[in-house]
Amino acid sequence: MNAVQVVENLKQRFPNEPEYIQAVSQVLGTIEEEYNKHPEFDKANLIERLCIPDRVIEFRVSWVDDKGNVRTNMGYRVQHNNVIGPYKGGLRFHQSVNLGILKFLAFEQTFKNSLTTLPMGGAKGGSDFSPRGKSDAEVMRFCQAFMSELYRHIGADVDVPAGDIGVGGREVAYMFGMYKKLTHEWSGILTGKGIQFGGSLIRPEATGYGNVYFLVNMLNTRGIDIKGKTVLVSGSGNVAQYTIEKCIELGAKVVTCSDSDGYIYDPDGITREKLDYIMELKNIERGRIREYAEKYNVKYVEGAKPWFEKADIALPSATQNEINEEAAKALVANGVIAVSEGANMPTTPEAIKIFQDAKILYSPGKAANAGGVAVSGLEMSQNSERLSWSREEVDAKLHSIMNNIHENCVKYGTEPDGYINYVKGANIAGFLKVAKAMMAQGIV
Ligand SMILES: NC(=O)C1=CN([C@@H]2O[C@H](COP(=O)(O)OP(=O)(O)OC[C@H]3O[C@@H](n4cnc5c(N)ncnc54)[C@H](OP(=O)(O)O)[C@@H]3O)[C@@H](O)[C@H]2O)C=CC1
Ligand SMILES: O=C(O)CCC(=O)C(=O)O
Repeated sequence: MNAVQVVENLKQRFPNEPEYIQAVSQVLGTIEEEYNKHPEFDKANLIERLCIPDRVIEFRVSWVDDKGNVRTNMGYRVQHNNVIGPYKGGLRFHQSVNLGILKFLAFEQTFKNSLTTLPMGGAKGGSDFSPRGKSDAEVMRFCQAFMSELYRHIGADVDVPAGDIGVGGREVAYMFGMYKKLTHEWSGILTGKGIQFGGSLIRPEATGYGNVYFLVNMLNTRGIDIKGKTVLVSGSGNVAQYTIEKCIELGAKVVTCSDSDGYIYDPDGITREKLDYIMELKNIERGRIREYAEKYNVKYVEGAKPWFEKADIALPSATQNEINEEAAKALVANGVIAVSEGANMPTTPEAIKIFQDAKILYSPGKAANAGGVAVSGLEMSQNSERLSWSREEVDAKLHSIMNNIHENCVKYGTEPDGYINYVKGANIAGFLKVAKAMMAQGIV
């Protein structure tokens, strides 16, 4: 395989999907050497079959807003690869959603899910509908309309969606209710469900907690304690909130969080009480992070990202490509020791190179944020067993999965000078399992 040639070929076939090409290019560049040790892979044209999704489902979603206007949005599900288990991955509702973004997310999900060691294939879906500024009733009608098409393409052993940006417990519950109504069946076809109807304890916390567990593993390789460290977090949604919670619990000081309008900087650190306020503001009142700055009289920077503040650790937890070259240079110049991705692909390729050249600890989302989908996998197991496990049991399993992913990154990513290239480690470990399963199952 010649990675550059394969990427060039995909670019020609899919010219309007830059995020998808970015994600593929990143993976192929790091697995090329390992891939070429297996001539049987090339003979089976494994790489093209692995990069191009099994199936893309695209549909119109029509719904009625509170004023009686009929609105239309696009709906998508990208079923990327189900070689190791049913398709699995979140749904994103955000105005920026397009096919290229969902294809990058589904591609990444395939490797991430493989890393968890649980039997889950990769998928992603969503819509260019944004819940922001919509009433509860509008969100419900949209979710019902979305599911009235999606339901025929999913199933507990077929494809199990979950949340992502703009899709939290409220949206999952509305979609679940509609699926049940349409099919006359209670089935674990979504994860991230409410605890009263088959959801797993710790699923809301899992992505953020998992990222901090992974970070602690990285810090341990250099004998560094998280306690007392200053942390920059971006985002203020699901992943950011539980990242902050775990950081506080472990004695770190989180000084920033953000939303798409700007970021707050709190030099005293976000305390438990202030985090409760953020949770109320974001999950119930659905307000803006600017209100935190007004309430606690701290700095708010409109239209900017937090990466130019000084800190020891950065945990991007908002969206893709939120750390560019300039931001990476500032982080390194300010002495950052670790960057661990709660979001999917938040760091541009140029910025990754800066982190790796500076030999700082840097882990890609497919390893560091795999805790969310891992606990989704555990929710599927509990649904199949018709049982629910305790908080302690699920948290212990999450912890052990994150430790295991870290070990695999070290195994496949340690370079001759001892530097752990977590990007390479995660990509090779995730790839090998999927590739071997694809080879075993023939050309299908
Ligand atoms: N939820 C999960 O379990 C998992 C999520 N992830 C990834 O983590 C990231 C965050 O997801 P999650 O917390 O669930 O989503 P939420 O919708 O709960 O929160 C997203 C946060 O990011 C901000 N944000 C979204 N888009 C942008 C943008 N274009 N520019 C700046 N800020 C933005 C939002 O601000 P605003 O409110 O203004 O839109 C919000 O604060 C995503 O990359 C997602 O793919 C990864 C693994 C699992
Ligand atoms: O829990 C899931 O199935 C999906 C989580 C997710 O979307 C992700 O890992 O990016």
